[in-house]
Amino acid sequence: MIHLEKIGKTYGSQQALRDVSLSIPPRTCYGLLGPNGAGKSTLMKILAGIVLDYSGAIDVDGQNFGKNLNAIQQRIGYIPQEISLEQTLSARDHLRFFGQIYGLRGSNLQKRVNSILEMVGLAERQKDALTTYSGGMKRRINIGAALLHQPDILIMDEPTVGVDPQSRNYIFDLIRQLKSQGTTILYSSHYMEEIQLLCDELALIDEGQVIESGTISGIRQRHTEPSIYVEARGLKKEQLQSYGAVHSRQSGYVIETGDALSAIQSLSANLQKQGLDVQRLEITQSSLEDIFLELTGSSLRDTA
Ligand SMILES: Nc1ncnc2c1ncn2[C@@H]1O[C@H](COP(=O)(O)OP(=O)(O)OP(=O)(O)O)[C@@H](O)[C@H]1O
Repeated sequence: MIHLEKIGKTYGSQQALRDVSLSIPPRTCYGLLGPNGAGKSTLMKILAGIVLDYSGAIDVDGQNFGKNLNAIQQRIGYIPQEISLEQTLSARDHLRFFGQIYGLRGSNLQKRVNSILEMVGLAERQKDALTTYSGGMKRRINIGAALLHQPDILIMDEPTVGVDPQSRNYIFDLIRQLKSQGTTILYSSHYMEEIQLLCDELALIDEGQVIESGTISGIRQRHTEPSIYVEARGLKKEQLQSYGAVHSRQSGYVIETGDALSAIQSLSANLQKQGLDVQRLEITQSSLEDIFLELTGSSLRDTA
């Protein structure tokens, strides 16, 4: 278990993190979801042992992070947002070079390099120079380099930025595989869909603060009442107002209602009686994006 207690960090007068407290359970994928500039990278750099001047306390499996930094760092693999590769080398030589930095030698080094090349799906291209690789392939090698020393904690800072769909799927499969092998993964993104797909728990971060945390279903339960979405040809807003507050959305309406189940039953019967052609009628819940907007007043992504 990783515990962060009131972590704060300033860059000059810029407060990048304030009072961030989180508990990251072992063998889970934990998401940090927030817009650009929220403080996700800073938090990850602190946990990777790169940013050292912060306030607050961290412990990893009961060990004080600051006092046991060298030992804990050996358990951590960190994949920065920026891809950093020695481009003139082949993928194999690049991994060998990084393996040596991690202290791997001889047959152990060969074995780890082979296994990583298989894991990231680039064994066939291992002899090609990295300059010939696509952005997604470079990202996969970058991830592989962080796995050479078999870390049980993996920190991934927006690993799918600039990545093609095929490589993105490789990365997602790799994350699932590592998690099933017991790795704890900290994953940052400003894409709600990725966090929903991969993460067991998450923290919503905005302006350096954790504004919510927990499981996706727990967060949804705390912040939204189920509502009804209905789409029917010729249906007017006024016909729905007896069920609750009605808002237009896409080609239909969302009805906020206290008891969605009984309301949907009664609405279904009513629409049928009126002979309306119903295209969609379902119970819905707010997305993480809606909740983020509700809590912060701003959106997760630039709307440009
Ligand atoms: N080295 C630095 N010097 C000064 N300010 C910094 C530095 N690094 C980050 N910041 C500032 O700290 C705040 C948090 O930045 P951070 O990179 O941690 O956010 P982020 O959520 O990871 O965003 P992004 O997705 O854009 O990387 C921002 O206001 C950023 O401008």
